[in-house]
Order: sequence, then C-alpha cells, then structure tokens
Amino acid sequence: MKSSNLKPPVSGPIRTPPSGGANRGLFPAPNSAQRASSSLSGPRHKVALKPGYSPLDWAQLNRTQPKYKLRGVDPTTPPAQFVKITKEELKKHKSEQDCWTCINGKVFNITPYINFHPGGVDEIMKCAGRDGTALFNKYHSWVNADRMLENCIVGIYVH
Ligand code: HEM
Repeated sequence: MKSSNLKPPVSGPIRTPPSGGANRGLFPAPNSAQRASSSLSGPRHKVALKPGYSPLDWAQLNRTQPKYKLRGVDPTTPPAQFVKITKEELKKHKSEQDCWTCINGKVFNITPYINFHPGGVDEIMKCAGRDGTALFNKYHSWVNADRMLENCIVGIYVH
C-alpha cells in the first residue's frame, strides 16, 4: 500500500464535541436531564433527595423490611388480590403519615415512599387518598409503578 493512502481524510473545520468547551469535564453536563436541579435544567422538576433516600436506598429498604410493614397492614392481612378497596376507604388515607393512592387499579401504601420521590413530596401528595393514575401518567408514564411499589400494594380498587 502506498503511504499516501494512509493520510486522514481532509474535512471542514474541526467541531468540538457537545461536552467540549467551558463545560468540558463536567458530568452530568450543566444542561443535562440527569441533573437533580439546575438553573438550566429546563422543564424537569427533580428535587434533591435527602441523604438516605436515593433509589438504591429504596431498593435496600424493600429487601430488608417485612412486606406487611411496607403495605402498612396487619401481618394477617390477606394478599392484595383478595383485598378490595373502595373510594371511601381510599379517601381516609391522605396524610403523609398514612398515604394511599391508586395507580392503574391497584391501591398502594405510598407512606414509606414519599421521601424517596424524585419529583418531591408536594407533587406525590397530590395523588394522596385518590386515584393518581392520570397525574402519574401526565408526569412519567414510563415509570413502572407496579415494580417500584410492588411491596407496598394494599389491594385492588373497586369503584
Ligand atoms: C405513586 C406514585 C409515584 C411514583 C412511584 C413516582 C415515581 C417517580 C420516579 C421514579 C421519578 C423519576 C423519573 C425519572 O428519573 O425520569 C419521578 C419523577 C417525578 N414525578 Fe413522580 N411518582 C409518583 C407520583 C407522582 C405524582 C402524583 C406527580 C405529580 C403530581 C409526580 C410528579 C413527578 C415529577 C414532576 C417528577 C420529576 C420529573 C422530571 O422532571 O424529571 N409523581 N416520579
């Protein structure tokens, strides 16, 4: 092969990568959606979680706490598929100390989750004691509530 064939292609002016310039080395980049909060964070509304309330801490709590405690029920309570929750019952649980919501027909005890919510306490409390499906889907239909709150399910919602 002739050495002239090994020359790099000649192209236009050199472009810096998006992470270059003044923000070089910053991760996540200042305008990244991965930032908890920043003046440049655009439409995202994530809050800074208190120490001990990261998603990993939530996972650990789920591994270590007995399920009935996360459900917030007596240990003798039947599995969720046998527990029917009416609208009147749901309404009674709307405080931060005792908070239920319904997502896609399932009623969850979100009391232990409130401080772990990346969108903040005030936001998640908007679904306290009522069907939160529409609000939930408005903000993050991609979030898997069934999985995240699987140990917190109290019962099935009946209208
Ligand atoms: C049981 C119910 C809920 C669960 C399990 C939940 C879970 C989550 C999760 C996992 C995130 C992080 C999403 C991400 O990283 O992309 C998040 C963010 C957020 N949530 Fe929720 N959420 C719930 C209810 C609500 C409700 C009722 C509201 C509004 C009234 C809300 C508003 C938000 C907002 C504004 C964010 C920040 C979105 C962003 O800008 O990144 N959430 N939530």
